[in-house]
Amino acid sequence: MTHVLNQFPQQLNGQIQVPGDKSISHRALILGAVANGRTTITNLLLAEDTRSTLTALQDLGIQIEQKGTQTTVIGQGGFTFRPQQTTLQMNNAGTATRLLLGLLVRQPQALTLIGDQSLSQRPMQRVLAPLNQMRQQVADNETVHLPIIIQANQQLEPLDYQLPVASAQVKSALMLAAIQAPGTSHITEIAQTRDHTERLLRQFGGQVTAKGLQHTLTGPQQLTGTDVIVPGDFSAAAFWLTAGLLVPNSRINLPQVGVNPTRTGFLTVLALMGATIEQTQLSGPEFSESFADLTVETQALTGIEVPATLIPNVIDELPLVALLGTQASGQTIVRHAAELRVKETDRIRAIVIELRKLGASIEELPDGFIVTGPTVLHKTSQVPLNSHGDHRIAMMLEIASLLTPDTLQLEATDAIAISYPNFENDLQGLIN
Ligand SMILES: O=C(O)C1=C[C@@H](OP(=O)(O)O)[C@@H](O)[C@H](O)C1
Ligand SMILES: C=C(OP(=O)(O)O)C(=O)O
Repeated sequence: MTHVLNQFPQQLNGQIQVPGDKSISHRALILGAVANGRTTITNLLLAEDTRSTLTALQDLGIQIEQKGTQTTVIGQGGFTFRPQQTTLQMNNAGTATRLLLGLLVRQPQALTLIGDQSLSQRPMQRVLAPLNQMRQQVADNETVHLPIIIQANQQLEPLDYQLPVASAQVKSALMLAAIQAPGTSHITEIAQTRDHTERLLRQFGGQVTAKGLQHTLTGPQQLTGTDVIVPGDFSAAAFWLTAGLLVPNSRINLPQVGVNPTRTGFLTVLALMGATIEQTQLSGPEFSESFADLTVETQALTGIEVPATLIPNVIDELPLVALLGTQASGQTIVRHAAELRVKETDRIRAIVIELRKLGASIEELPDGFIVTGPTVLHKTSQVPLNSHGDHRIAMMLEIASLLTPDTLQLEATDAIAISYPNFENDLQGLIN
């Protein structure tokens, strides 16, 4: 689908209830499936990526019911599935695929995971290699991408493993395997990544202890169904924080957004760039995560070098950091972010190619980019903008288009439905 982008608002005003957090939604469904009893999930993200998880679990024989904003997972009380399909279609969902590889490491029958063209190019060895240490060959030796045939297996050894990359998906996959293995596993990260799995595991009655970057889990564990309230997705809120900062005379309220500190590196980046975001913290025993109401107003920004230690906690927001850099004075530098090259697309390339079409001064680095601002964005080419099939690139470009009176075209906007199906309506609500 191609969108014509011709809105040049004088201001953005209003309130947006961003959709449920994608990372937490995948995890709540998966843990609910193997827990004992029912799990009720409020505000589950219903977008293409999380529907892939939901459908895969149904194909594995799990019953899931949807009523209004409540999703009920009827847990099977164990890790052995009775699949109705042995081929699971993961579409575009990287998180779901990596997590399921860990979850399905001990099934009595072989199962095949397949995905779309983008997912079929993403690295899976990072999960398969440590899983191979827990059992005999998870998949054929040659397998580094989807499709993956997970071979049948019932034996599992605990794991002692140091992750070579900062990846919450790999950490979580290994935790889902470790809770099935008799004995004690140690999983050590190289940097603190999002900790939603750890928090939710505890909420489901599981045990995981952390000492610095080392996580210890003793299996086998039994989980118990629970009620999960999914906060608004911080990564979705980040689009509106960016729009509110950059479009003149704006004020946007974002109620009930998840502000888990392992996710909000973007707030630190904004503070370093000179912006203040109002935050009203919400708390209560019903929340396993921190929630806050966020308010943003238009502000001037200064370029910064994003501290390397922040990168894992701002990884999905880096396309927005590039856009902010085009409007900030001075240089905005991102390094140590080579992981961006193995997301839904090579996000470094996509950011550079697409923002240059809007006149940005941006230089590609092997592991990031340097943007020099401020630049008045405008149409520099007859070649339409393109999302590269990546939801975060598509939405970043839609926000960029609000900054120019020129009429632009954006190709492959369907990708937005991967994480934020209501994005266009929410944007219209701020303009009208
Ligand atoms: O665990 C998760 O839910 C996610 C982890 C990150 O990926 P990596 O684990 O590959 O860094 C992130 O980019 C992705 O959007 C969601
Ligand atoms: C990288 C992302 O997701 P996934 O890895 O789950 O496809 C994302 O949502 O930005």
